[in-house]
Amino acid sequence: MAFLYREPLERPGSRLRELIEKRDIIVAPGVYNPAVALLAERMGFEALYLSGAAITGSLAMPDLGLITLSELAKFTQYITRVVRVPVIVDADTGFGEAINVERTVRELERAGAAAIQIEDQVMPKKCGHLHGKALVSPEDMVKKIIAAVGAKRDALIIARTDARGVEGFESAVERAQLYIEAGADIIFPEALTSLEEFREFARRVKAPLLANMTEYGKTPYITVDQFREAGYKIVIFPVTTFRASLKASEKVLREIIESGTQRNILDQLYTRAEFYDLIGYHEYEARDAEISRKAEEVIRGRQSHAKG
Ligand SMILES: C[C@](O)(C(=O)O)[C@H](CC(=O)O)C(=O)O
Ligand SMILES: [Mg+2]
Repeated sequence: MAFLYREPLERPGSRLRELIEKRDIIVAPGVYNPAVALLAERMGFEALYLSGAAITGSLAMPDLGLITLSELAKFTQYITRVVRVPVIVDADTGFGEAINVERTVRELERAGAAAIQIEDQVMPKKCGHLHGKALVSPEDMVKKIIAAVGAKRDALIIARTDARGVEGFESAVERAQLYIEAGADIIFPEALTSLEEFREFARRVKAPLLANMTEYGKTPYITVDQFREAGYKIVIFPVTTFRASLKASEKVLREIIESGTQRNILDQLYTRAEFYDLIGYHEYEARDAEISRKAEEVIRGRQSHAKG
C-alpha cells in the first residue's frame, strides 16, 4: 500500500500501551529513514525505535545532541506518515530544561510519536555506552519527567537513566524508582553490563522496562528470549540497520572501484521491483491514470454540453 494513501495510526501511544499489555516482549529495531521503517514494518516488527544515534549518524554527525527539536520532529513526521506501527522517539535530554521538555513532548507527539524517551545526562550528551558521561541531578530529571507527563496527551514517557556508568548500579535503581514516582511510563536502564544486572534491575524496578541491545557497547550480547525471561517488555536494536547499510554501501562501492561494474553483485542489491513493491509505486501510477480518466470525463461532459 502506497504510504501516501494510508491513514495515519491514531493514538499511537495507546497502541504501544496495548502491545505492552498483550505481548510478552516487543522488539523495536532502530530506524533512521522512512524506507527502512517501512521495510521493518513489512517484516513484521510491531514497533520501531527512531534512534538519535542513527539519525545523527545518517547526517554524518556524532551522537552528541547536535540535532534540533525541529529536525527530530521532521524525521518523526517523515516516518510516522509512512508506517502504522508505533514509533518510539529518542529525544536525548529533551532539548533543554523542564519548560523546554513540555514543548518537545507536544511537538513530537504532534509529529506522531507513540513514546518519547528522555535521558538524565547533561549536555553535550553522549552515547550511553561511552566514558565521560555526566548526569543532571535527580531533582532536575524529575522536573523534566513531570513536565513531560503534564504535556503529553496519549504518548508514553520513557525515562532513561545513564547512572549505571557514572554513579553505579544502585544509583540507577534509585533514580529509576524516583522517575516512576514522577510519572514515567517506561524505564530504560542504559548500559547495564550483564544479564544478571538486567535481572536484578527488573526485580527491583517495578515498571515496564526497555532494554538497549546495541552493538560494540557495554552490554554483552543478550537475546530477546533472555530479555523476556529477565522481565523486559521492549528491546531495541537502535543502530543495527544503520551500521548494516553503511557496511553494505562500502562493499558495493569497493566492487565498483575494483571491477568497474556492479554486475557481479546484483543479487546483493534491493532490486527495482522489490523497492517499487515496498513503496507501492504502482499505486501512484494507478492514481494518476484515474485522475486522467476523471479529467477526460469532465472535458467530454463540457464538450457534449457545448454541443447540446
Ligand atoms: C539508544 C541510543 O540512545 C540511540 O540513540 O540509538 C544510543 C545507541 C548507541 O549509541 O549505540 C545509546 O546512547 O545507547
Ligand atoms: Mg540516543
